[in-house]
Amino acid sequence: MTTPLRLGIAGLGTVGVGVVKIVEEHGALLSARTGRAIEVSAVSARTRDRDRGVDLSGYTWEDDPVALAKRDDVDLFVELMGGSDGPAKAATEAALALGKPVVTANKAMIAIHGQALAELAEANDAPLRFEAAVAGGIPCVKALTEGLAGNVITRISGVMNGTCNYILTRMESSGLPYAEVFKEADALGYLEADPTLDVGGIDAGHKLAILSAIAFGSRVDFEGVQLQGIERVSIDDIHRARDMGYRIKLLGEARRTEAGIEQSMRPTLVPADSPLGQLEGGTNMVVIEGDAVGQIVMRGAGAGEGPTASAVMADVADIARGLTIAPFGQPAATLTPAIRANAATQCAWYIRLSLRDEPGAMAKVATELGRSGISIDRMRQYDHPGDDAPVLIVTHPCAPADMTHALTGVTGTGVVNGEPVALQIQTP
Ligand SMILES: NC(=O)C1=CN([C@@H]2O[C@H](COP(=O)(O)OP(=O)(O)OC[C@H]3O[C@@H](n4cnc5c(N)ncnc54)[C@H](OP(=O)(O)O)[C@@H]3O)[C@@H](O)[C@H]2O)C=CC1
Ligand SMILES: N[C@@H](CCO)C(=O)O
Repeated sequence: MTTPLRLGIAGLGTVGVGVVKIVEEHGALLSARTGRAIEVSAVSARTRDRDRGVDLSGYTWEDDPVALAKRDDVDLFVELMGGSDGPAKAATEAALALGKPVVTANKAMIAIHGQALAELAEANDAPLRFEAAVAGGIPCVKALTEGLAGNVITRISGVMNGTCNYILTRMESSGLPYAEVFKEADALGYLEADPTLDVGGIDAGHKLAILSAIAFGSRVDFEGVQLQGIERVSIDDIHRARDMGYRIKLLGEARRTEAGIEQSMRPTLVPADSPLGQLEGGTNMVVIEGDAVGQIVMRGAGAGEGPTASAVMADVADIARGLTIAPFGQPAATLTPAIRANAATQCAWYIRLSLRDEPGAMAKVATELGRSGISIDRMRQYDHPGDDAPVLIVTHPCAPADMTHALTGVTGTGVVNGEPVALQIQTP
């Protein structure tokens, strides 16, 4: 008879409560699947007396998460507090230093301190797992580290922040501007405590950096992600993009190129009829491309109590089974420093500008694009009551640096009002 695996859970919010529920409700199932009983031994949060909708009276309470991680009756430390530093990191380090396995959903901590934590984990023979840190309930970390281990991964793309996808799809369906839909998302409780993590693309950038490290065998490089949030996406752009057959998504792309690794998280046009284009509301999608397997598409809930706890429990179950996999899929010492190859890939662009309606104005814009070697694929000018004509241009693929150069020239023609809006179109 094996001994039970005793969990110490720090953080009893949305995800922590979900984990407690699964352990309580699916004890027999988990034991049958892993060959070992899994039970909660001790818990920690900031406020002891809060009603969390689950009975915690059977578990030892610790005020201090570090003390919880060190307890003799805790075999596995489950970190569900959040925050890249502070108690989450301190308690994780304390557990790993004692050789205890750690499971966390903390994308910020793994994206920023992942390499150091992986080295600490491996030095102490302690598993460190973080399936829930990326795309909630979608098992994309396991897919990369296990199911696709025989592939050279060439590209990862996807929608990894449900809040942004909710805001963008809701803007389109309601016709409401960004500021209004942001308020709705806030009222619905979708936003992180610091909303810039969501709408600034930072949360999704953390997730992309984690997947990218596993996929390309490089050290996690969040600083190398080119980040642009959704705050400046206008309802006009959403409607105009739709007219041209696209939808705007906060899209993450990580590629292995000859020059190095390219990582970006930015509002991007995707074909409206593609799986990514059809992704509604708070759902996430992760697309992985490997040399042997081709393309894999995974879609599901990227957040919430059940989906995120489901991912946490997948890691707990692996540890109960005795499965050991290096945190990033290969020993931390073999992960290479990420060579950044940002803006290496050519792509087509959507440009929206407000043009003075006078002879030769369009020709001046086309000349500036041509001067930078950019060829126009499609162009449309909309009806307009006054002297300013709304114009949309879709270009053929070009280097991002050429587009930057062209936009400076276009702005300098004197026939464009304000700054042109330029968004990338996803490359097939
Ligand atoms: N919510 C989601 O859908 C997802 C969350 N995640 C990640 O999971 C983790 C947990 O998220 P979530 O459950 O939503 O967060 P919540 O804010 O709902 O809960 C956080 C919990 O941590 C406790 N806590 C916070 N600071 C401390 C501290 N200094 N000492 C002790 N306890 C502390 C809080 O205590 P108290 O309750 O007393 O305030 C609370 O119980 C985060 O890393 C998050 O990024 C990942 C994917 C999806
Ligand atoms: N804020 C995140 C939560 C899940 O990581 C999102 O909206 O996707």
